[in-house]
Amino acid sequence: MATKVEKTNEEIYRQMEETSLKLMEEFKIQDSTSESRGYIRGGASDSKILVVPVGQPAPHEDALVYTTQPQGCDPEAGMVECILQNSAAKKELVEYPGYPAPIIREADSTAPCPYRIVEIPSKGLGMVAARDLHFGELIISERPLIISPRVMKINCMKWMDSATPRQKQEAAWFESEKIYKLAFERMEPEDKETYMKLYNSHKHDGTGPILGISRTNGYGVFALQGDDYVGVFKDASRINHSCSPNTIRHFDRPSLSMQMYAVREIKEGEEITTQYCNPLAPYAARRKALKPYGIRCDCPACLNPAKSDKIRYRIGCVKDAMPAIVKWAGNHKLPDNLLLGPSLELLKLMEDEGLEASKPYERVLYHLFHIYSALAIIGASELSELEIYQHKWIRLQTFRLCPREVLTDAMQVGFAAQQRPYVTTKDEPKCD
Ligand SMILES: C[S@@+](CC[C@H](N)C(=O)[O-])C[C@H]1O[C@@H](n2cnc3c(N)ncnc32)[C@H](O)[C@@H]1O
Repeated sequence: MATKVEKTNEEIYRQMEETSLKLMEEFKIQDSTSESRGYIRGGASDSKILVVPVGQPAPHEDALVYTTQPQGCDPEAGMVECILQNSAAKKELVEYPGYPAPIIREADSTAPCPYRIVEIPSKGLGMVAARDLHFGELIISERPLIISPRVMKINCMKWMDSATPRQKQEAAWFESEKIYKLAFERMEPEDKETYMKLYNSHKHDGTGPILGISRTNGYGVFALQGDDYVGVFKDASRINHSCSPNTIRHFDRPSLSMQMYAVREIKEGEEITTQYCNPLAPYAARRKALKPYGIRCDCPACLNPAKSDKIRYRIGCVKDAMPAIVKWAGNHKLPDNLLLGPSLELLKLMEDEGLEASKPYERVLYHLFHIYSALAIIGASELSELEIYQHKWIRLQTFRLCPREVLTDAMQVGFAAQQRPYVTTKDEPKCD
């Protein structure tokens, strides 16, 4: 089998330059400035990259904004170079409630780092647990090196109506690389070095090195003005994909940082993984989504899709069962085990499939603590059962920092269950 020869960044740039010159010739594009090939994105009229000194207003509303954030807050946690689509996006970023805030850290600041970055056979570098990690533990909290739009709006199309999709793509990549380069040049030398050492799975498709690294390592972080943004991280971007990931991630807007938490027990030396695509999607869809990363996943689910697709489809179909739970709880003629058995079975199925990071898992935990609460009220189960599922559900909620009402909901269920001494038997509820 022929092996691909690794290209250097200089070779990639040379090739992009040649492609760009050919495009300019074919489409009679003037090279108006050395910065731009003349088809760079622009706002109302101009189509060139124009660097405006800090503090001066943008030349037009749609001009790209380069900004180093968060200003004046926890700089030891790193500063983020941001490429934003327009000034409204910057306003939305900095006016987020609580912004800017220090990054979330483990309560014990002296605790040793819970992970190591090591070689993983056939995956390049990866992250492993430096000790046994428990459900809910914070594994990493990190600010990105750079945040940029998932899709850069490049205004090259109007110059090249008759270009093929491939030519348009190449022109867009060429211009995007220049946009990224301006942000890259603003980074600290150490961060530049770290960034360029990250893995690039787009060395052979015409993408420039800086954009290629962002496409390989960028996690979705948030949306501003309806545009999705991605962040590239020094350590979190070393985490490999799994269709049964053992972590869940959350991006915290106030501190401009991402956290990853363990969603099950992780043994020392075990690889720490995250999802690059929807693990509930069928095997064929996951395979397609992982292709741009050059990943041919060999996890148990991908090795036996006939079995796992059925299980994952079933899990993906889990709907809100609260109306059914309320009905069951209100009808004492229905058996105690009516919803409990199937819910416990479903939870086990999810755990066996390694889907604790999925939304349906959270949903079934929610069902279970309500079912156990109803059973505890009539004395048919111990409060400790309810607490197991309630605590897990609350922990998963707090990863995403959900509104306080959600937690109040959980507490109310717990308090209701503690009232059970006032209920005598299932058949004769005491009505005060
Ligand atoms: C974000 S990087 C992860 C860190 C990377 N392994 C490194 O050496 O820096 C993504 C790249 O890692 C590799 N990778 C990630 N998950 C993988 C998996 N499950 N199987 C094989 N390769 C994987 C692929 O080459 C992919 O393009």
